[in-house]
This record gives sequence, structure tokens and C-alpha cells, in this order.
Amino acid sequence: MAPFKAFIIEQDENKKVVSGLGTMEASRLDAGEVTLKVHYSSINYKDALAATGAGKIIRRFPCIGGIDMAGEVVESSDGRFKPGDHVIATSFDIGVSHHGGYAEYARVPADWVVPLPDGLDLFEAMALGTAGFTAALGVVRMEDNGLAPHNGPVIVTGATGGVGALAIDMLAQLGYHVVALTGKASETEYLKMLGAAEIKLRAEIDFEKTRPLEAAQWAGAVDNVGGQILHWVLATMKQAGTVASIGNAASFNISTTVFPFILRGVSLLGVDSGYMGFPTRQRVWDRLAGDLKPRHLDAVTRTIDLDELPGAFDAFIRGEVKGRTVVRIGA
Ligand SMILES: CCC(=O)SCCNC(=O)CCNC(=O)[C@H](O)C(C)(C)COP(=O)(O)OP(=O)(O)OC[C@H]1O[C@@H](n2cnc3c(N)ncnc32)[C@H](O)[C@@H]1OP(=O)(O)O
Ligand SMILES: NC(=O)c1ccc[n+]([C@@H]2O[C@H](COP(=O)([O-])OP(=O)(O)OC[C@H]3O[C@@H](n4cnc5c(N)ncnc54)[C@H](O)[C@@H]3O)[C@@H](O)[C@H]2O)c1
Repeated sequence: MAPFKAFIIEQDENKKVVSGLGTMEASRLDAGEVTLKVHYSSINYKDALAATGAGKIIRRFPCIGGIDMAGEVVESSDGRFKPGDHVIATSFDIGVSHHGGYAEYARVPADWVVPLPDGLDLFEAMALGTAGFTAALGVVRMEDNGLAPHNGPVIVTGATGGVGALAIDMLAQLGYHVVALTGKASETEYLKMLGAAEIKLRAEIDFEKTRPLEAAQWAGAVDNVGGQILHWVLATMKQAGTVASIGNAASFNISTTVFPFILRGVSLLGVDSGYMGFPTRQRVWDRLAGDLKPRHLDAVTRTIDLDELPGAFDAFIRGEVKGRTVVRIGA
């Protein structure tokens, strides 16, 4: 295999993260049974933290970025996969301590690879990517803990982001009354188009003044932001409500009380897309290709080429990005 183009994240002599497009020798691919020609990758918040150094994501330098990839198998020493198969590889150490999807080629352990489910093409798989997988995993975790549409409304925080937008779309089509919490008044129509029945603006709520318990409103919650907003979400949950804790876009701290848990039986469910193993991983992807497949995937997705990638990350860190970004590589 000839040297190939890749987005490489390194540390300089002062341990500062530096990243950019470069060329990688095929001999430097990491170990694994399955080699892919990458057709598409995507940008998640975590990719932006990794590429800019804003978060402590990369665990082995240099590392090709990109926690998501979808493409075609070109070599496989594992009986589950053969050349020509269309596959998805996300999560585990990909784009963290194992070269990731922002490259023309990638090699990964077969245990990290999911066959592309019927009902999705490679582009759609990356329009979903880790964001869609995580939103769906959050829904599955809440359903497994008793959430159903007749229990009451479900609130989604960080609503205009990748996980948020896809969670709204999925929950709405399952019949939930979805409430979108956003700081962006200008995106009200967009959020309604995705299926939000109500929009709540962050400016309307004084999160700093949240009491240990507030009037109970939500049967379920998908929280992408953490911090004071998660404290408020917990305090406003209905009896036996379920909260999927997904993100830290606002803060990784939470300061809260035990009252939602001991007086309302609220469950705070951890959602870790990274190391969720099989068969749940396959079950979630199969649902993403079926009843959870968002109806507005095209409307929430923009596509950029690999050459545009270096300039794309800062907007994620500033919280200015809407929906999903697919990176076209070898398609
Ligand atoms: C798609 C998924 C997502 O988007 S999740 C959101 C993106 N992730 C983040 O923002 C987390 C970034 N990580 C950090 O900020 C730091 O590693 C945190 C968690 C604060 C800990 O920092 P610090 O106190 O400096 O310690 P450290 O990095 O040496 O780690 C301490 C022990 O924890 C472990 N750890 C770290 N990161 C992970 C991880 N992602 N998954 C599982 N374990 C993790 C480290 O290996 C370390 O353990 P050990 O001491 O080596 O045994
Ligand atoms: N647990 C997991 O396995 C997992 C998987 C994927 C994403 N995540 C996390 O979920 C979060 C969302 O990921 P994404 O890919 O959708 O990111 P994104 O950048 O597409 O969306 C982030 C959203 O949060 C909002 N936001 C940013 N800063 C904020 C602030 N200070 N207060 C309130 N809202 C703010 C943004 O406006 C945007 O709507 C991130 O924290 C990410 O790390 C976790």
C-alpha cells in the first residue's frame, strides 16, 4: 500500500497538541485484523477536543484523529470480514490511542468492526456516527429502565448539537413529547422540524438558583452538557424518571443533591459509547437502521472534504455547530 493522506495529531516539544494534514506510511498503521479503505468519517465534539488539544483525549502521540469511520474492507485475516464488505468502526481506542478515521486507510481489530446493517449506507452510517450511536444508546438505556411515551415528556439538552438533534428526531418518531433545551433562539424552527414539540430557551431559566427539587416535569432526559444544567434536569424529573448522562459540553462537574434519587426514584444512567460491547453495540446499530433511523438525517448533516477538516474544529469548541458533519474521504 502506498503512503496515504491523514489528519495527524502530535505533541510539540512543549507538549502542546498540534495537528494537521500529512502523509502516513502504510507500515505505521496500528495492529488489527481488518484494513479498510475509509469512505467517510465524521466530526464529534470529542474529535474537536482531540484535534485542538482542548480536552485530554489523545492517549498516544502521534495519532491519526477521527473516532468514526465507515468504508470497505480491503484486507482481513478474520473470518467475519472479507474484502469488499462495507463496515463501520467507531469507539474503543479509535482516534484516541489507535490511528483513527481521518485517513484514506485504517487498520483496526476485528472486534471493533460492525457490519453495515441493511437499511444504512456508508454515508448514513457516518451521518449518525458516534453521535447517533450514543443518542440511540441513551434511548435504549432509558427504555430498559422503564421509559415509555405515556410516562411524560422527555427533555434534550444541547439540542442543536449532533447527539441532541439526532436524539430529538429518534424520540419524536417513537412517539415521545420532546422538549428541546437550547441557547439558540434562532434555531426554534429547526428544532421543531426535527420533531421537538416544545422549545425551552436557556436564557429563561436561572440554573444557578435551582432548588434541590423543583416542580416535576420530565419522564426522561438526554443530557449532553453536564454542569448546572444537569443539576436542574435532575431536580425537575418526575417520579421514576430516567436521565441519560451523555455529555460535558458545558462542564464535567456536577453539584447536586440526593433528593431526586431518594424522593423521586430518579435514575441517572451512564452512557459510554466508547466501550459498550457486543451484543448491545450490534443491537443499537440494528435499531439505528430500523425504528430509530432519524427521519431528518439529510437535513441535520453537512459534508466536508478531508482538506477542509483542519479548519472545522474550532466551531465545535465554541458551541457554534449545528447537527452533524460528515467528512468525505475515499468515497
Ligand atoms: C465520544 C465520547 C465523548 O465524547 S466523552 C467526552 C470527551 N472526553 C473527555 O472530555 C474526557 C477527557 N479526559 C480528561 O479530561 C481526563 O482524562 C480526566 C477524565 C479529567 C482525568 O484526568 P487526570 O486527572 O489528568 O488523569 P488521567 O488522564 O491520567 O486519567 C486518570 C485515570 O483515568 C483513566 N481514564 C482517562 N480517560 C479515560 C477514558 N476516556 N476512559 C476510561 N478511563 C480513562 C486513565 O487511564 C487513568 O487511569 P490509570 O491511572 O492509568 O489506571
Ligand atoms: N458518553 C458518550 O459516549 C458520548 C458520545 C458522544 C458524545 N458525547 C458528549 O456529548 C456531548 C455532545 O456531543 P456532540 O458530538 O453532539 O457535540 P456538538 O458539538 O455537536 O453539540 C454540543 C451541544 O452542546 C451545546 N453547548 C456547548 N457549550 C454549551 C454550554 N456551555 N452550555 C450549554 N450548551 C452548550 C452546543 O450548542 C451544542 O448544541 C459532548 O459533551 C460529547 O463529548 C458523549
